[in-house]
Amino acid sequence: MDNSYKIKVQNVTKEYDLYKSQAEKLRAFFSLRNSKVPHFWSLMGISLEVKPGETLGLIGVNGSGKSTLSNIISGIIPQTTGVVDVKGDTSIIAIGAGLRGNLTGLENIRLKALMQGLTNTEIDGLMDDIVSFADIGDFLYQPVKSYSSGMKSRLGFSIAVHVNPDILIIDEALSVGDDTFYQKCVDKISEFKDEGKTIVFVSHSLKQVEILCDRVAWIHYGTLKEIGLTNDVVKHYREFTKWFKTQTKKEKKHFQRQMKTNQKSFDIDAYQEQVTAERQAAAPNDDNVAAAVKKDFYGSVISEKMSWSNRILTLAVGVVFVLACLVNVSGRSVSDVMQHPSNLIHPETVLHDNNATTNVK
Ligand SMILES: Nc1ncnc2c1ncn2[C@@H]1O[C@H](COP(=O)(O)OP(=O)(O)OP(=O)(O)O)[C@@H](O)[C@H]1O
Repeated sequence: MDNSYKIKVQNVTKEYDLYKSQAEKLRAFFSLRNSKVPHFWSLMGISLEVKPGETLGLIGVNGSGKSTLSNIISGIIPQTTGVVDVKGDTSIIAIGAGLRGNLTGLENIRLKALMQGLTNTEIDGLMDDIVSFADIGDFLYQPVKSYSSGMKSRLGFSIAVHVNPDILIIDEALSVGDDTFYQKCVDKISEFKDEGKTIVFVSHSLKQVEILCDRVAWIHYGTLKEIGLTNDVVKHYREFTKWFKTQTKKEKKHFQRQMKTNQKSFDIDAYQEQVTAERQAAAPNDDNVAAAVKKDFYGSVISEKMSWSNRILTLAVGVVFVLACLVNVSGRSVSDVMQHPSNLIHPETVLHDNNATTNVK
C-alpha cells in the first residue's frame, strides 16, 4: 500500500447543470433529446496529495471551489471525473454539515456518531464531553433548525472532534464562533496535529491558515493555482488580493465574468486529451496511456446522468407500469385487454361474449 499520502485527488473535476427549476431538471433527466442546459465547471482538473499527519489549508476567493473540493474529499458529493483516494475515516466540520434540522442537538449527536461507526455504548461514554465542548445549554433539546450559525458550528465541531476520525476536514467552521470558542477549537485542532492526524482546513482567514497549516493549496476559479509551503502560497495570494483591490469596480466585474466564462466553456474532452498527451510524453513507449487516463477519469465515478439505454428502459418500465394500473382499474383480464385494447379507454363498458357492449351503472 502506498503510504506516502492520506488523501490523493487526481484530475478531479465537478460539473453542475444550471437548471432553472426542479421541473426542468426532471424533464431533462427523462428527455431523449440533448437539452441545452448551461453547464458550470466548479472544478476544472485538480490534482493534489495530503500527506499523513499534515494540515493542508485551502484558500481562494469566494466561489473558487474550496467547499466543492472538501465535500468531494469527504464523500458528501461525487466528482464528475478523476480519482479521489482517502485512506481512513473522515469527519467534516462545516457550518451545520450533516446536521438534520428537524432533530434536536442530542439526537443529531447520536445520529452523526452512529453514522461514523460508533456503538450506542461508545456514544453514551462520549456524550458528556461532546455536550460540554459544544456548550449550547438548553438548545441541545431544541431542533437544530432553530440554531444560529454559531451554535450549529459549535455542535458540529464538538461532534466531529470527539468521534475520533483519522482525517478532519474543517470548512469555515471557525469563522462564526466567538473568541473563547475559537480558542477552544484551535487548541483542539493543535491536539489533533500533535496526535499526527491529517487535517484539511478551509478558511478565508489567512491568519488562521498561517497558524495551523503546514502547506496550502490556492484554489482559483476551479483550478489549482499553487500548492506549497504556507508562507509562500499565502504571500502570493495576498499579492493577488492586493492587486485585485487596486482594480476599478468595472475591471473587477470584467475579471470575474471572464473567470466564470472560462468555467462555463471548459471542455472535459480537451482536458482528457491534454492529460493523455502529458502522460504519453512522460512514457513514450507505453501503449496503454489513453486507456489508463480514461480509467482514471471515469473508472471510479458514478454517472449522474442517465445513459440512452437506461432512459429507454426507464421509459418502457414506466409505460408497462401505467398499462398495468389501467388494466387493474378496468377490472378486466390482461388477455381481454390485449384482445380489445379500446376497453381500457372505455372502462365503463363491459364486453359480453357475443361482443355486444352495455353500460355499467
Ligand atoms: N449545487 C450547485 N449548483 C450549481 N453551482 C454550484 C453548486 N454548488 C456550488 N456551485 C458553484 O460552484 C462554485 C464553487 O463553489 P464553492 O462553494 O465550492 O466555492 P468556495 O470557494 O467554497 O466559496 P466560498 O469561499 O464563498 O465558500 C461557485 O461558483 C458556486 O456557485
